[in-house]
Formats: sequence, C-alpha cells, structure tokens
Amino acid sequence: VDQPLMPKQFHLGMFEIGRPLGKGKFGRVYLARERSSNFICALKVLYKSELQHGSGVEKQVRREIEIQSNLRHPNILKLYGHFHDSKRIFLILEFAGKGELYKHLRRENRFPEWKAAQYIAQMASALRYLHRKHVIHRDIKPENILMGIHGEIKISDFGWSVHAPNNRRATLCGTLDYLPPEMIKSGSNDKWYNEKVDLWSLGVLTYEFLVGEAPFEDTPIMTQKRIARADMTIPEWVSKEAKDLIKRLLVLDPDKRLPLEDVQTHPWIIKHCVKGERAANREKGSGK
Ligand SMILES: Cc1nn(C)cc1-c1nc2c(-c3cnn(Cc4ccccc4)c3)c(Cl)cnc2[nH]1
Repeated sequence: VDQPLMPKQFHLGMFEIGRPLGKGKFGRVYLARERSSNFICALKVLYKSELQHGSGVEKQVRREIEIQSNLRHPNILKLYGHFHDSKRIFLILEFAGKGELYKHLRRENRFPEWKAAQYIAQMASALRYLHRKHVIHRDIKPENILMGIHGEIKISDFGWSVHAPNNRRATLCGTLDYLPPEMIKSGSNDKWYNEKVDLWSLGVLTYEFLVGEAPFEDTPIMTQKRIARADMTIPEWVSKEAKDLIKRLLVLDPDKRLPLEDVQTHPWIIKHCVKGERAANREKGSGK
C-alpha cells in the first residue's frame, strides 16, 4: 500500500490546518490536510516552552514518537511522522473519524454488552500486538482511546508507554482509577514494567464500559485503598459472563490475571464477537 505521507522531511507549509479537534494536558490537535496528497490527518502541536527541558514530559514525547512510529495495527492510532520548528513539535497522526471514545461513553452513560465486548476484543488484540513488541501502554483508559469512522477503536497517546523492562521512574498524574495495585504500592517499582499492568487496566475498562463508572471510583485516598484490596462490587444486572471476565482481570497478583489470548477466547467475548462469523456461516449453509 503506497503510504501517502512518505517523505522523510515534513514541514508546516505542507499542511493546510483545519478546525481544532481537541486539547490535552500538553498541546492541541488540529484537523489537517497534506497539500500534495490531500491526505487528511490530525496534527498534534506541542509547545517546547511547555515541555520544561530535561523534564519527564520531553522524554515522554520522545518516547511517544519512538514507540508509536513503529506500530502498525488497526486498533492503534498511527503516527505517520513528526517535525518541529523553533517553538513547537508537530506529530502527524491518523485522523480518527468519530473522535474520543470517552465522549461517546459519557453521552451513552454505558455501552450495551455486545458493544463493550467488541471494544474489549479490539483492545485485547491491540494489547497482544503491543506486548509481542515488549511495549507496555500503562495508561489504558477511555480518555486515551479514539474511534475510527467505522466505529473501530484506536489506542492513542503513548506518552506513558515504555519498552519493557525499563528502569525509569515515572511520576504519575491524572486519574488513579486505572492504576493496578503494584503501581499503587511503593517499593514494587520493578513490577511497574511488567505487561500485566495492562491486563488490570483492561479489567477496569471493561467494568467502566458496562457500568458507566470505574470500579474503584472514590476519593483519591479511598480509591488507593480499594485498588490495593481489589475492593469492588459489580452490579447484579451485569451478565455472569461479563462479571467472570472482570473478576479474572482485576486480580491483585499480576501473574494470576487472565492472559490476553484467554481474554480473546473468553465466553463473553465469543458470545458477542463471533456472531458475524456464525451468521456468515449460516448463510453459507455450513450451519456451524
Ligand atoms: C474530536 C473529534 N471529533 N471528531 C468527529 C473527530 C475527532 C477527532 N479527535 C481526534 C484526535 C484528538 C483530539 N483531541 N485529542 C486529545 C488530545 C489533544 C491534545 C493532546 C493530547 C490529547 C485527540 C486525534 Cl489525536 C486524532 N483523530 C481525532 N479525531
């Protein structure tokens, strides 16, 4: 497939800038079109002045570029290239046609089980791909997931991802809701860089998709206590298969969490995600 954005050297003049799409802690994202190819993309602009030199954030951006540039998966937002001028750093990102997933979640309150299961199956596929490349995302949450034009989800924002094992200390900010117990407890920093942290976050994500709020949502102090004890209640109206998957991911011992290949073949996922295949088989009269 000829990649429209192939030139090695990019510069701002190559792009026509469109409407702002959103803003994060650092920087803003604009709709953009590459002039020669008319290729539509999302241009993330970060101001160097905001990334204090030598701070973790500058290294985070460098890591985001290094990691995301080498990833190619339908459920991972592509980073086509980057460039900078005297004041700003620009990331040329895939444009996700249906925007930020958390806005859809807030608007719908919670997702029906079939939709949640399809999203979790896509997340498991993307995480398996990442873990095979020894990349740990470490910041899986609705705010870091975008939606493509066909409703497929795309993990974005690799600012917190690392190549395992990595002996970097990471300062955490933002919500605690998604942190696994090993990242809450001090002194177990080596476990911060084990892929299994993403399994815990996948469990939190499954819960939030189905219930509409995170399982340990509380005051910051109480959230930490409840995470450390995996103290959550799953509403009785959640199906028993979904409850089973959540309980097999939100396990304190990282080594006892359900591996991604078993997530993909879990009864709750199979029940909602291979329907298309079954229907297709029925049509073919194979009656599987
Ligand atoms: C919003 C929106 N509405 N629709 C219909 C599509 C979109 C859309 N947004 C994006 C976005 C997008 C926008 N904001 N953000 C959050 C952000 C911004 C700055 C720094 C860190 C994180 C991501 C992207 Cl990257 C990539 N593609 C996007 N598509």
